[in-house]
Amino acid sequence: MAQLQYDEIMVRYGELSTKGRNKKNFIDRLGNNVRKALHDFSKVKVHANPDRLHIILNGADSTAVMKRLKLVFGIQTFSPSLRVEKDFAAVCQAAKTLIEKQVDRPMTFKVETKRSDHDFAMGTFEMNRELGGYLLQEFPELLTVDVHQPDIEVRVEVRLNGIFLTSEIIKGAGGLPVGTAGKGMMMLSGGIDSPVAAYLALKRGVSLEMVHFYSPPYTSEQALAKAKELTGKLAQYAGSIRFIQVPFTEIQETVKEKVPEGYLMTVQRRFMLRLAVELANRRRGLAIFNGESLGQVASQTMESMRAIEEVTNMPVLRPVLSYDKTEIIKIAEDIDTYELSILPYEDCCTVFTPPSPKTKPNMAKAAKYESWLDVDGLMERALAGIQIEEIHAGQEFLNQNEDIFAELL
Ligand SMILES: Nc1ncnc2c1ncn2[C@@H]1O[C@H](COP(=O)(O)OP(=O)(O)OP(=O)(O)O)[C@@H](O)[C@H]1O
Repeated sequence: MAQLQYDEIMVRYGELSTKGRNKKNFIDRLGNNVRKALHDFSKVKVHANPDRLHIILNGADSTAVMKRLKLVFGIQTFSPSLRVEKDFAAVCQAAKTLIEKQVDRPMTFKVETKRSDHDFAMGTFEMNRELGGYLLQEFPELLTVDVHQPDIEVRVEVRLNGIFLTSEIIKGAGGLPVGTAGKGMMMLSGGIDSPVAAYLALKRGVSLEMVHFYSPPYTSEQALAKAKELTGKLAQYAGSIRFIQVPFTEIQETVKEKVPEGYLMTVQRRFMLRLAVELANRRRGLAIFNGESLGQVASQTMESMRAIEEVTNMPVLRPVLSYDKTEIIKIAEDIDTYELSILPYEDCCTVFTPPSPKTKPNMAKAAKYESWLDVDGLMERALAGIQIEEIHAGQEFLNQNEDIFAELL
């Protein structure tokens, strides 16, 4: 069946309605996020009202608009609607079209009419009864009426500018509008876990900036492009995301030269965290996010987290802390980052990871080894070399096929 071309989409707010006096803030933010997500549909108009958000399509492709809408956090459900002239025959035709699309087995239904245009000839009760009767007649084998718990509720709204019909309720992304929970710096590697952690943070309303450490010539241009492309995937949930690349080669080489092997990983991570915190402080970030999950690898034991976090008092938040690897992979597949994450490009940590890092590093020792280094100078030079780029939804950076071949050969 050809795709139905709808006229309006009505959006229901999720958890927003429980947020009391912050509600206005949340609604304004959601309205802006929806506008941002639909910015290239020039005819679309978005009205964020206190109870509902209305998207007027003005001829824009409703299927494409709904696909975008499904990625906007803060939306509980939405319903596409058809607009017809104020004429009962037109209402019948539209209702029939909606039901045809939805009914695939014997189902129950009811008609629920609201009227803000009181000049319209038919009353709400009459509309419910007449339209219900028409639909029963059109779908005798498939429809029966149930006014208490119908499978399908055909809602008819008689407004001044026409009659609107809707029957489908589509699940939205849930969560809170991005930007309502403050800004965080996301430590994004090219791996599986940190993109999932980023997705979960965005889902709770955090606006993120990505911090990515790279170490040329030990890591390739492709590794950097992969982290950017992952950011492009995640930007679909946020409109756009800033990507900050931090050169890490000098720090890694110096640490490798001066620090005993068992502490290479701990000291490198302490540098990463210090740099991320410094960027947060400069850019009004309130917390650091990473993709650590408890006990997965040596750097992710509690002892290790404690030894690394000692360098800051800024909160370090770990959205996937308690997830199993299989659960993380499932989300990565759902958000379409998995295939990118498993591309075989070396990350800066893989290159410099010692064969047996300490799983229970000692904070005093880590600090002692750092006292042999010019920590401030190394930090300063890394920060002087950062590059910042705004990455948009779906932006691509890898020419995958060619490059995979090139790397594998
Ligand atoms: N090159 C990097 N740039 C930015 N952050 C990084 C980098 N490498 C690691 N991190 C951060 O440290 C976390 C732990 O990294 P590690 O490599 O130990 O674990 P991981 O479980 O493989 O994580 P991931 O799958 O996200 O790479 C990552 O989730 C990420 O937040």
